[in-house]
Amino acid sequence: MDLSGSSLNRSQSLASGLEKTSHTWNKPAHSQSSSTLSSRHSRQIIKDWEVIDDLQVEMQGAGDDPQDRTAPGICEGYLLKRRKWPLKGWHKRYFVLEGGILRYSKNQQDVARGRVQGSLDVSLAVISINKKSNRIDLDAEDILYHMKAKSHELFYIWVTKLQAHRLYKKNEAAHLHSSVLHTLSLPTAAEQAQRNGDLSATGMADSAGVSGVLPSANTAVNTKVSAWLQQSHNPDICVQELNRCHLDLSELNRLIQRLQALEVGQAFTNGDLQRIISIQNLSLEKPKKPKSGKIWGHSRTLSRVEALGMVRMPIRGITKSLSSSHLSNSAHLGASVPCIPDYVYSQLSPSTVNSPEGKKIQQDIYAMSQRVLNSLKSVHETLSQERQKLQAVWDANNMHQSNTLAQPEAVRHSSQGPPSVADSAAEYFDASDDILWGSSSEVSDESGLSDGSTTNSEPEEGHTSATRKYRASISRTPNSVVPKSTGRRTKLPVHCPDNSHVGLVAILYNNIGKDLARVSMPAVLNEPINLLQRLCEELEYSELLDTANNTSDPYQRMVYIAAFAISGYSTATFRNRYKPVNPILGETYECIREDRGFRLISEQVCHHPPISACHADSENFSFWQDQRWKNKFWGKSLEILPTGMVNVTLPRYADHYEWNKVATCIHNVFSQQRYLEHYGEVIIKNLKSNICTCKITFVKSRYWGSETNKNEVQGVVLDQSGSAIHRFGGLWHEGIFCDTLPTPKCIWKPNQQPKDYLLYYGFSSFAMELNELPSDLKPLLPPTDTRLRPDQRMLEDGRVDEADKKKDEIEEMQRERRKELGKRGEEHVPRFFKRSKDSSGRDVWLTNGTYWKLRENPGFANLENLTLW
Ligand SMILES: CC(C)CCC[C@@H](C)[C@H]1CC[C@H]2[C@@H]3CC=C4C[C@@H](O)CC[C@]4(C)[C@H]3CC[C@]12C
Repeated sequence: MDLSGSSLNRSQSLASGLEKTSHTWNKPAHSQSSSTLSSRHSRQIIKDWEVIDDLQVEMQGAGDDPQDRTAPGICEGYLLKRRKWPLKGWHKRYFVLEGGILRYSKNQQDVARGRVQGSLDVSLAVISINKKSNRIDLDAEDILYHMKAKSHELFYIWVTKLQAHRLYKKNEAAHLHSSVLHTLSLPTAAEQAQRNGDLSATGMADSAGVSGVLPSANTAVNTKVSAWLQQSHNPDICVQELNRCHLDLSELNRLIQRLQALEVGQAFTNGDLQRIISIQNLSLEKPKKPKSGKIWGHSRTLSRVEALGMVRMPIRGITKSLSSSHLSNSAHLGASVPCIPDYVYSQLSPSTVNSPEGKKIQQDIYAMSQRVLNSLKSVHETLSQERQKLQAVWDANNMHQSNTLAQPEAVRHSSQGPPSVADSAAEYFDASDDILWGSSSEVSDESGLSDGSTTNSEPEEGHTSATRKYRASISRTPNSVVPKSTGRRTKLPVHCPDNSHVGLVAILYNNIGKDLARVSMPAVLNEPINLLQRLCEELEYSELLDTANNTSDPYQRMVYIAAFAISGYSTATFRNRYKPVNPILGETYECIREDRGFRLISEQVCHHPPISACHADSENFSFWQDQRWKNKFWGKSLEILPTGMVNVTLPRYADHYEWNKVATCIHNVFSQQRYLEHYGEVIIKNLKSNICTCKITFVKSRYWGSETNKNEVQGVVLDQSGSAIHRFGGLWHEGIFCDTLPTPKCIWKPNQQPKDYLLYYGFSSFAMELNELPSDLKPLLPPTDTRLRPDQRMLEDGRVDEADKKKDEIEEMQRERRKELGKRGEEHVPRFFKRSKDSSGRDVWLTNGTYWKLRENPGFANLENLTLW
């Protein structure tokens, strides 16, 4: 057997993610916008580089025995290492990978002498690989290694080993964490006596009696914590339960694949095959001309998991078990892994679901799902209980801590309400992800990125305890009763489609340096709301502006304006899986909300760069902004930096407030642990009076630093001399509390999410109403209104494939119109907004005041309108 041939084949398989992704969303060449897959250069990037994401690593672990924490074998040898900047070129270095740590020395002798030149914890690094050039880059933020293997075999072995060590190190870290908890909970003789005592009596009574002297208060709290730890083995049970879940899910996945294969039977099409393959996390390149006699002749790729040799898979009736150790021996390369298409075909045994086998699988799937559900329920319950206990300890601690901020009454007499799911979720994510935070400098280099220090999101002194108190008060504030019925729809026509199979890696890598707002993506990645509507969404809590306009005290007024500014970010809480549709140049949107007393129009006013402008009026306020954003891709995360100021005027006090927006970051963009974070500082100024300003900080969560403080916001209203008049804070997804108002209170809390909101893109009720098209409204809208845009409507109706096609057509029409205009030497002129300068000389887009007049008379049906679709 041709060893190098087969190992080459295998190293290709490591990049299967990329090949798969480009397959899954490739569009016909004619319909690709200028921003999709267009340049030769970007094609190059997608073909050559892949980030090995966490998902793969997790999957790799899926088949492992969770208890098995034996370190993967040591891997060592020479690799080429790029010289440190500013030096150029490569030099040979001896690398040793052991226990998840990669060390390197000048040569093997130096290793023996213990002379190490550098080391890196691979669990903290982003691993990027380039199979063509055998390159491996490790980026652990401050440490960056560019390495090159001499051969494909070596390359492959190193990548495999790096992943195995990374997984091992990650598990180790998790294990360490639980061991620390365990050690803490080992009872001392004295503590043993307390073991059966009443938990609340011990800590609470002690701490209350000690008149606020901190050390003894801490002792009391410590006693309480250790009592809790002693009593509670729940975290361990949770870990076990989750491990079981993990295994069940892998089994479930296998059963589903099996069933799908049965369903498809013999009559599968190419598309089906590809779907099945992608479900199985396999990738199949378009067959190249077969070279007779060579098994790698038609190109094929393995599942990444299989490629790593970490799973057991049935091969023609025999279950072969592969471990990474097979792979460290190159003699095994090519020998132990079967031809993947064969494997897939073997899965597609001709049969139907009516077959007894199919029925049995269905039953198994049902039973297994039920088990997973029950496990998750029990984990959720346990965690809620644990959290409640912690909350009690925390509250006890709070009673003893003197504080710079006035402490609201509500905190002192705390009742321990059950934690919100959002609370627990926020804390949960904290524990796992930031440890892996990092960015690929190659990527950031290519996209011309800075160091990310674009925003200041350093919290103020003492903020953590303040936020905790605010948070406690907020959670005790009841939700604004039952949401009022607006008579509008309460759900969308269909559930959102699953888009987890879409190859984001390819899309993002392919569009590095481009405006995401201009990147054409497959419709299945879109939510049926576009950016014009999203601007309107920021008015979901417009009642805060109504309150501001009815508040005579200018400092308090500012507090409400600030709460409004923060409330606009809460829409993002459950919205990180889909992207708003990009509006077409000239597209418009109107929103009349008599119940809320405002009406809004928005228009896509510019294409290069994409700018959406909006203007809303009400008795109590005017609100306008034009928005465009820049995005920076950091290899694992996507940072969105909106430009443009938000403006609000309040007629009663002739105020004109103006503020900037903060950055939004989509962390772990390729993995299931994706989440959104907003960070930076918002400064609100009243252009009509300098009596006060407001500073809001969206606190950036730090490495291991803020377990419970994700989504923190804190703010201060300053008078002319810079003294703080009001302080407020909380979390942008949970609410804001202000304790300096005459009656300290929660000034804003998000509305309850509608039923089944996760099945409807995570939309709030307000968001669900945005694209609703009542029949009496239809004839009054200009044909450019988003509600009439066919692809978005198709998407909303669940006709995703049609939406995709239509979207291409519409984008193509837009290009045609541009060309036509270009030929005539003309430029598009927005219909309802005009370009202007604000008081600081910035370019802004303001309403030209014609929309509502034209709508009334003569009506858009009697006017000449743009034909956009
Ligand atoms: C799945 C993929 C394609 C990525 C998903 C990208 C989503 C999560 C991104 C794309 C555009 C982003 C929005 C762009 C602009 C703003 C305005 C800002 O004031 C609040 C955040 C907000 C509303 C962003 C939220 C996150 C967002 C919706």
